[in-house]
Amino acid sequence: MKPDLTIQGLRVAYGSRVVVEGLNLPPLRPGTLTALVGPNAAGKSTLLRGMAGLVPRTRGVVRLGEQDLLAMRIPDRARHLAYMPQGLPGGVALTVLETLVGALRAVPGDRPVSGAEATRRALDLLQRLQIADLALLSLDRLSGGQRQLVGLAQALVRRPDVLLLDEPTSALDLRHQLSVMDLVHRMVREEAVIGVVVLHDLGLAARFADRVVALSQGAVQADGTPEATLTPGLLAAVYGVAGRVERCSQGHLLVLPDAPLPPSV
Ligand SMILES: Nc1ncnc2c1ncn2[C@@H]1O[C@H](COP(=O)(O)OP(=O)(O)OP(=O)(O)O)[C@@H](O)[C@H]1O
Repeated sequence: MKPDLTIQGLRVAYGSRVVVEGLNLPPLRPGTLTALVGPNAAGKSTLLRGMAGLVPRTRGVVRLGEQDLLAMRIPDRARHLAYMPQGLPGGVALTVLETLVGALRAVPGDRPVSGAEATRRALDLLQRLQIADLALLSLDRLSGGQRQLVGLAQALVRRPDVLLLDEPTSALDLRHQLSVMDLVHRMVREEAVIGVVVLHDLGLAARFADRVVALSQGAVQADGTPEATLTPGLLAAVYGVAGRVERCSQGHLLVLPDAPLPPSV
């Protein structure tokens, strides 16, 4: 059985600026997708970077089973964990296929991956993301949404134990938002991945996540199933918005923001 991910007493700081302090979460289980939500500057990206060991001033415990991920060397950590940042770095002249094959072969798993197998896996994933037609295009010629899909493919192609995605749908059209979240949800289930995804769209969080963690000012304000966490009370307390949470005719939760609340409420 695959191990849980445990986060205890996590502190993430940029120099003297402490953004996340003493954060604890009940174990994140393989095969589950957790949505990390909250207002701008709540610390969602910072928490993800801290979990990925990408901020030097990170303290506390991020443990996969018995293994301390933060104590690992970067190449060892990368065997277990894949992180997709909000944007891909610009000015990359490689093709989409080359970047995926490179991502796969740069982090050797338990056994070496041949060039042919890496290419097959990369093309298979591009097909699942419905972007196989981009394989031979250079990254610097892609649209914002296409770049985001390629960034997601770079994270998924390694089939990590822990998958951290920072706003993977922010640049995508409606169809791609649904197909990407559906694919991520299915991969998490089928391959027993521990998935954590930062989302601003609470409707997507409600529909695809098993668990929702709401952050505000670097601290956890709510943690539980979408039904339990996404409530009018949370909208008011965390987002400062009066709103409703209702079910549509197909049974999906809909989050309906009505109006901003006065700052003092
Ligand atoms: N490199 C950095 N150096 C110093 N402070 C930073 C840095 N990156 C982020 N911060 C600060 O950390 C806080 C949390 O930022 P973070 O990007 O984690 O928020 P977020 O919840 O992901 O926000 P958003 O929804 O707007 O993307 C903010 O106050 C931000 O100014």
